[in-house]
Amino acid sequence: MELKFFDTISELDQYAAQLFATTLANKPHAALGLATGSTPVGIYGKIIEMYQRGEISFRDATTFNLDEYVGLPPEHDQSYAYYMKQHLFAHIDLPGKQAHLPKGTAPDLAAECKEYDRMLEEQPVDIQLLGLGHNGHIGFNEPNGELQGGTHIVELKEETREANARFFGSLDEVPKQAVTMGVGSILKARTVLLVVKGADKAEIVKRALTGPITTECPASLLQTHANVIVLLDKEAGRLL
Ligand SMILES: O=P(O)(O)OC[C@H]1O[C@](O)(CO)[C@@H](O)[C@@H]1O
Repeated sequence: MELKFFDTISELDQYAAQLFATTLANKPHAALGLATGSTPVGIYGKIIEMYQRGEISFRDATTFNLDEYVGLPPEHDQSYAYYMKQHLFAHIDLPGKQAHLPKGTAPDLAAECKEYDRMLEEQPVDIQLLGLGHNGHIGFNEPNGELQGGTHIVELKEETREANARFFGSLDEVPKQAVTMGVGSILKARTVLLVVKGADKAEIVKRALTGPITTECPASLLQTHANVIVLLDKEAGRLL
């Protein structure tokens, strides 16, 4: 596991964006695993700047997002499909048919999960971007006595709904379920890029990277992966 500490968020975001550019320069058909939440917004901003300077192209790439809320259509301004369009896809040359997110409004969600896994098997992720939830979740894999390997439907923890309520009008509007790639699928990525920002994540990132490997802290399973890069700002990394 490689840990990198940054004095500024801007330097961290630029470093992460450059990793994506390098991946695509070496392999234009790469599959990129993408994340949502507040953490990657600045990284996507830097990627867009690089695209505008002609330093990166997504023409031949494929993307897979980690998760989506159950019940939110892509037009809903809090769906992750909408987020991706707003923060990245509308600004780059990635063909729409090459961008994948689980469909939270699929009539048969079990079939949707199976199909998502099939696509992931067909085109394994080269580099998987991950944020970290305050309770140690990755994607929407919440702490639990047991975890599922593949894409599945998950009941969101109250603390996760509360943390994400800031984006919705009220807590009641936050969906109670999501579709998420499983930890098993995440661990199949060739490289995992975990990005952690802010003082409020210092405790959980320490627990995830140096504590026991346990399903009660899903991010701790990253300790079993051979190629993890962790980017931290000063505040998030202060206990490591
Ligand atoms: O980046 P944030 O907003 O702190 O969220 C951390 C994680 O939580 C999620 O937003 C899900 O709650 C993930 O998508 C993200 O990686």
